[in-house]
Amino acid sequence: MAHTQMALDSLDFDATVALATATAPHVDILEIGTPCIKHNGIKLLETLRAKFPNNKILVDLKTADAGFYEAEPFFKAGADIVTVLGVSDIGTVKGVIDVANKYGKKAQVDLINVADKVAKTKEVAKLGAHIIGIHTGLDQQAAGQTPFADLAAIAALNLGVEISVAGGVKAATTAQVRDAGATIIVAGAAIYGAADPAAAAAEITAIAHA
Ligand SMILES: O=C([C@H](O)CO)[C@H](O)[C@H](O)COP(=O)(O)O
Repeated sequence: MAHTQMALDSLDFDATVALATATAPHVDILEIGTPCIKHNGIKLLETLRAKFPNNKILVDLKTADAGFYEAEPFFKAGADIVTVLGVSDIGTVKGVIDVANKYGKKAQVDLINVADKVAKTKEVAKLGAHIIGIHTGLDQQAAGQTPFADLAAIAALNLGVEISVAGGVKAATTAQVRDAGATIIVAGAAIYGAADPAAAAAEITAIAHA
């Protein structure tokens, strides 16, 4: 059984709220994607927090510096999970973990572009990271990459931390990702690019929850 996360990657405020309204009943976590939060800011988080009390909200800040300082306003505004880049300084990662703990929330370390993902996972798990994010970004997907090999390597560590997987996951690959050890399955394009996003979200969640 894994939880599902809908990645809201539009730049448009109203389109994002509309997509969240259609899909929120069918997923566990709403993700405000990096381009979306940069474009729309904390007001969007406040709007989604008020409208969707039953969903967790992840803000994909991909923080690269000043971890505590950057993440704190988002936890204050109701984020449940905030992301920090694994390639950033270890002090930055620690800052996001510390501020997550201050608010009883979670820090996710995104392994995008980390050279030694196994070593980084061990390091940040020791530091108290709540979630490891295995992530093949949109540009990496365009170059033909997938997250599956990284998932196998990180799951094999059995560190007891949550594992989130993002990078082109769709209904056809959800069972594979679930069975390989993901605890959070992220889907963006597979949902917002579908003719019926609510139905696509429901299909992926039914598989993830099985
Ligand atoms: O994090 C993402 C991307 O890097 C933009 O910041 C996406 O939200 C994530 O990859 C999930 O989207 P899909 O790969 O389209 O499922």
